[in-house]
Amino acid sequence: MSTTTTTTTTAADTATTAALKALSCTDVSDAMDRLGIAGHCLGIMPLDRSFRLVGRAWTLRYGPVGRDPGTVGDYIDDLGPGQVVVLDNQGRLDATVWGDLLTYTAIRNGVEGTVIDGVCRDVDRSVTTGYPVFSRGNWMRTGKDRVRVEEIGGPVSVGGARVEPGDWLLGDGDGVLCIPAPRVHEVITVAEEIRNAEERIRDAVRDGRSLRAAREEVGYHRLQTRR
Ligand SMILES: O=C([O-])CC(=O)C(=O)O
Ligand SMILES: [Mg+2]
Repeated sequence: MSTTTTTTTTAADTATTAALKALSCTDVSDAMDRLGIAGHCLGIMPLDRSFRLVGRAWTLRYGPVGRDPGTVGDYIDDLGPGQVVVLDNQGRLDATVWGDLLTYTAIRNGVEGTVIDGVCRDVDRSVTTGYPVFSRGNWMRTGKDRVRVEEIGGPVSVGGARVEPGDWLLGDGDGVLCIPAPRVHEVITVAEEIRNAEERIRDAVRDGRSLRAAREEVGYHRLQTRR
């Protein structure tokens, strides 16, 4: 099966990446709430709280093995900069679909990070590299002989969120979000407004104002409310 995917990064992608890197998942979560966009990946957390992730989804869905043998990770040599590996293993906790050999190859190729609805292994070696992996946790038992590739390049489900190829992933210590590609610019605009409003509150509190007054001034309680 060919897994080759174009990895061209446009100038627009570079600008979007820079804008997202300056935002937190909470800023973007509130913006998506205001805009009525689902994309919050429940239960998918960074292996290390310091991990930061921005990039566009490359998707793969796994299923349980049947008659044919399964594989884990044969696609990784074909991926590169700008891409985030998004693996839907349907929340399975008993069989890994990522480990340090994949991490090392992903780093060599300039891949941005990995998001798994499932678990990974070799976590001690993986974490020391700083390569951002977001998952339901880690365990030692491999998915080899236990999972098989069902589809590459289709829509997948990660923590209850739909992820389509090319969607934007943003991850930090609070978890990971999927921003649908057609809506990324409006999400960024609203998230920047929310970030700036919260910054004004922090400044006001630092200057000795009450939190109540500072919040009222910027309409804190409705920053995330649907308009
Ligand atoms: O079996 C797996 O999950 C993959 C693995 O260990 C690795 O890539 O190092
Ligand atoms: Mg391994």
